[in-house]
Amino acid sequence: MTDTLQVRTKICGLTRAEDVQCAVAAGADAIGLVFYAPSPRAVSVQKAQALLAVVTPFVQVAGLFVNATVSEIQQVLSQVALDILQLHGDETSAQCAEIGRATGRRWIKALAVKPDSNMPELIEQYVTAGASGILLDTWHPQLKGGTGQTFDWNSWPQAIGQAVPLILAGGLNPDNVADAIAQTRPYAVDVSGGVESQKGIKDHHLIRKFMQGVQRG
Ligand SMILES: O=C(O)c1ccccc1NCC(=O)[C@H](O)[C@H](O)COP(=O)(O)O
Repeated sequence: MTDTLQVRTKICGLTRAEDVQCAVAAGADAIGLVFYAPSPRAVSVQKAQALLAVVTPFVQVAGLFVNATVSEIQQVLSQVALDILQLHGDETSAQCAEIGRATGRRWIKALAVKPDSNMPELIEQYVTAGASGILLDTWHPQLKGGTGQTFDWNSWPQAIGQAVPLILAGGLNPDNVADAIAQTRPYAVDVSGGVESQKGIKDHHLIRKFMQGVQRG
C-alpha cells in the first residue's frame, strides 16, 4: 500500500485548540476526537466544535466512538462536521455497516491485536462490510484503546496491507515510529499517548519529533 506513498499520520485524543493547531502545522493528515465519556480524552460537542474551528482545509477529522448507537453518532454528527468515523469498540461488521449507511460517513474499524486472533479473517469481514480502512491497536483487558502499549509488529498482516489501508496504532512515540513504519509499511500511523505530557494534553515538542520520525520511517 505504501510503496509509492508517504505514510499518513493521525494524531488522536486532542482536547485543546492549541494542540490541534500544532498537529496541523506539523503536518498531520488527520486528527481524532474522542466521543467516549469514560476516556480522559473525551470531548463534548461544544468542545469539538471549538476544535474544528481551527482545523485547516484538507485535514481530516475523525470521530472516535466506542459501542455507540446509530442515533448517538447521528446526534454528534448533526452538530460536528466529522469526516470519518473510527469505531473503536466491539461493534460487529453488520453494526459498522449500518452506522456507515445511516450516517453516510466513511468508517474505519479499530481491531485489537491479540496473540491468538485470526487477524486476516477479521479484517476481511470488516472490509467486506465497507470499512475504508482498518486500524490495528494493542489489545488490553480493560481499555478499549489509547493504551500507550505496542503489540508485536511481527504479527502485522503484510499481505493484506498490500490491498487494504491498514493503520498502525498502539504505543507509538517519536523514538519508535520510524522502526515501526520500516517493519510494517502501514498506510498510516496513529498516535495519542506517545505525544502527550499528560492524558489529553499534547506536548508540542513531541508532536514535531513524532512527525520527523514518520518522515524517517
Ligand atoms: O484515547 C482514549 O482514551 C481511547 C479510549 C477508548 C478507545 C480508544 C481510545 N483511543 C484510541 C487512540 O487514541 C488511538 O487510536 C490508538 O489507540 C493509539 O493510542 P496510543 O497507544 O495512546 O498511542
